[in-house]
Amino acid sequence: MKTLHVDIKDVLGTVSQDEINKLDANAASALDKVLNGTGAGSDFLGWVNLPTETTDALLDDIVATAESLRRDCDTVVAIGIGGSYLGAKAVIEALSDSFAAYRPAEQGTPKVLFAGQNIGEDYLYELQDYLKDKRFGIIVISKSGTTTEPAIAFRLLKEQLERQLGLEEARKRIVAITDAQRGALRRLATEEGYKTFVIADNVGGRYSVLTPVGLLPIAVAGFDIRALIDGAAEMEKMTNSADASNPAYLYAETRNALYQAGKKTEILVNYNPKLHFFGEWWKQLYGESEGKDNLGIFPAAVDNSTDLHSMGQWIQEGERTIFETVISVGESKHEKLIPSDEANLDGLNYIAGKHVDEVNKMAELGTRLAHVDGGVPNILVTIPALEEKYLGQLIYFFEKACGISGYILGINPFNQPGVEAYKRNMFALLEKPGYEKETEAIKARI
Ligand SMILES: O=P(O)(O)OC[C@H]1O[C@](O)(CO)[C@@H](O)[C@@H]1O
Repeated sequence: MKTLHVDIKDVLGTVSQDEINKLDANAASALDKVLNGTGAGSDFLGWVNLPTETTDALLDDIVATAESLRRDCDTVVAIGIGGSYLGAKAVIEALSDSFAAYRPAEQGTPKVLFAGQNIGEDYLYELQDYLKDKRFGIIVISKSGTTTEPAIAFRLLKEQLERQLGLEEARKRIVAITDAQRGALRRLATEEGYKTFVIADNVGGRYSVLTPVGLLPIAVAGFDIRALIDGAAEMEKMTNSADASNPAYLYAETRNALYQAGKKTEILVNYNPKLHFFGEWWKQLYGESEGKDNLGIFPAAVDNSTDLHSMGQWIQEGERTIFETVISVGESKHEKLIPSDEANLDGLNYIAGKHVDEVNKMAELGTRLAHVDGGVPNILVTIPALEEKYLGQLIYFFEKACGISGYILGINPFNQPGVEAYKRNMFALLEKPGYEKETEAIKARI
């Protein structure tokens, strides 16, 4: 069966198999905490059985809602930040034509744009200017329903949509995805009568891509969410045993052995530009889950071979505190052969007739070998192709491994207390009601 595969042989020059195996008991107990809810943060384990428990009725509802947005809109803006943005963005970018943004909109396939993931005034101005003459719709996503960045974007776009379409019509083109009961967005959605989907209490934002949070924008973009869930469900079943046949267990255990050996930064490497945002999604998943209690591998990402010409020098010869996890994609979707040229002035005839991807694969293999020789251990994660099913596998694989890895590290992988610090300061500086004391204190500092 074609499936995701993990290979750790290129770490064994840095940590031995025995050193990895020393973590077996810890890793088995970590997996048990994920599977049986016996660890810290166990009220956030709703994602563990999500793929196999996702009902046809929910998928039908998401597909029908997507169809109605696809019919009525030429542009759909997905508003959200962090886990309420990155999963959908990652999957849509991975599956889309690289130049889709520059092609004319096709009837029935709206462009999916994103907002609320920054507070850029120019970004929002230019987005609203672009939407002036568009038949647009909005998917507003916030688990808490109170996050400032998406709330600002929604206030602006909601007002624009109501102005362009009238109140009644605008309401039909807005879908809200939020908590079942709590938060400003839930209150607003109820009052306005928007179509809504619920983010379950027990699924944290960064683990929510396989809920309506990710599935609705992905379906609006025209991709097969059932295949995505099927792939994730396959991986759910493949990641329950406490041994190296479980790829999530193997990856989690190996990266912790590398961390203990002084490898403090992990670089997620791709050789396919469509995976750039997958790296962004992965950085939030691992960064928010593990970076606490003064612990945690720093998650970084590069896009090769592009970044071999910028970060390649550092990776090859900089401080030896890094390891890499390479996502290797088996097959390309399209064929492109390198042409022969009679004059051969560029000297490329030696690769004439080869697939571009064959050259790319040699860049990948050559780099992996060079980095291993340079003291950068490599974990290799292979998927057969960039298709919904394998992306579903990859997403679930990294989620399960993240839970296991966090418990091996000894932290709670499901909270993110540190994110509040900037919010408190921002609210104090903006003089938000209720923050009077903090405002006084912060003003005395600046
Ligand atoms: O969906 P929400 O509640 O708007 O949160 C968005 C993101 O903000 C965080 O809560 C951090 O503040 C992330 O964990 C989350 O993915």
